[in-house]
Amino acid sequence: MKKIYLGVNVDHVATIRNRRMERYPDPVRFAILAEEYGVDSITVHLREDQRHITENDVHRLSQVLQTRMNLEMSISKKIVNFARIVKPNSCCLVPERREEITTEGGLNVYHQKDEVREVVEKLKSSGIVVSLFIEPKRDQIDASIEAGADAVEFHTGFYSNSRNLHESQEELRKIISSATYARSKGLIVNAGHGLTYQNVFDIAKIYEIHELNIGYSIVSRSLFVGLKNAIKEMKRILHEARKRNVNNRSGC
Ligand SMILES: CC(=O)[C@@H](O)[C@H](O)COP(=O)(O)O
Ligand SMILES: NCC(=O)COP(=O)(O)O
Repeated sequence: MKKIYLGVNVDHVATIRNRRMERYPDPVRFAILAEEYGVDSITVHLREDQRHITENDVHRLSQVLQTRMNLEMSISKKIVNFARIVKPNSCCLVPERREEITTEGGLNVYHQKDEVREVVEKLKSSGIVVSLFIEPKRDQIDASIEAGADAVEFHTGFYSNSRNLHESQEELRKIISSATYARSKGLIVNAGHGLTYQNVFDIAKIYEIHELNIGYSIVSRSLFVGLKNAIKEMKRILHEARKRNVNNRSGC
C-alpha cells in the first residue's frame, strides 16, 4: 500500500497568537509537537503582511524542525529573497490578496508563466523543491510543467466548500483526473485547503496524491481532543482511505 503523507499547516496557531499580540500560543512549539505525534511535514504560509506567520517564526522553525518545512508564499521579490536565505525543503507558490480571509483559489500559472518560471528557477537554484498551488485543471498543469515545477498542490477549496453531493462529486472528478494527468507527466501531486475529518476520505483515496496539507480542521479539532488525538484521528482516516484503494488505482 502506498503511504499518503500528512503535512500540518500551523498558520492558524499564529492567527490566535497575533489576535491578542501575545507570545502564545506558539506555532513553533505546536509544530514540534505535531512532528512528535507523527506528521510528515510542517506547512506555513508567510503572507507578505505577516498577519499570522512571521519571518521570525520561519527562522525559528528552520532551526528546530526534524521533518520538512513547506513554505507557502507569493511570487513577490522580497519573499523569494527571504526563502532563498532560509532554504526550506520546499516552497509552494500561492496567489495572495491582502483583503482575502484565506487563499481563494489557485495560482494562475497559465497567465503568468514567465514570472512564475523565473521564480521557480531562482528557488530551485537554491536547492529548494518547488510546488505550485493550482486549480485541478489541465491548462494549469501544463503551464506548471513549462514553468519547471517539481510538484503541484491542488487547491481543494471548491471541493471542500461544495454545497451538495452533486457539486462535491463534480469537484472530486476534476481532482481525480487532474491527479492522474499530472502524475503521468512526472509531477509530484499534493492537495489541500479546507480539508476536514468529514471530507478528506475520498481525496486520500486518490492513489496519485503524495501528500495532503491540512491546517484549519486539525488545529480546530485539537482544541477539543488535544493535538495528539487530532493527528491520530486524521492519520487513521488517511490510512483507511489508502487501504480501501489498494486494488483500485483510479481513486473511485
Ligand atoms: C495556501 C493555502 O491554501 C493555505 O495554506 C492557506 O493560505 C493558509 O493560510 P491563510 O490562513 O493565510 O489563508
Ligand atoms: N495548502 C493548504 C494548507 O496548507 C492547509 O489549508 P487549511 O487546511 O488550513 O485550509
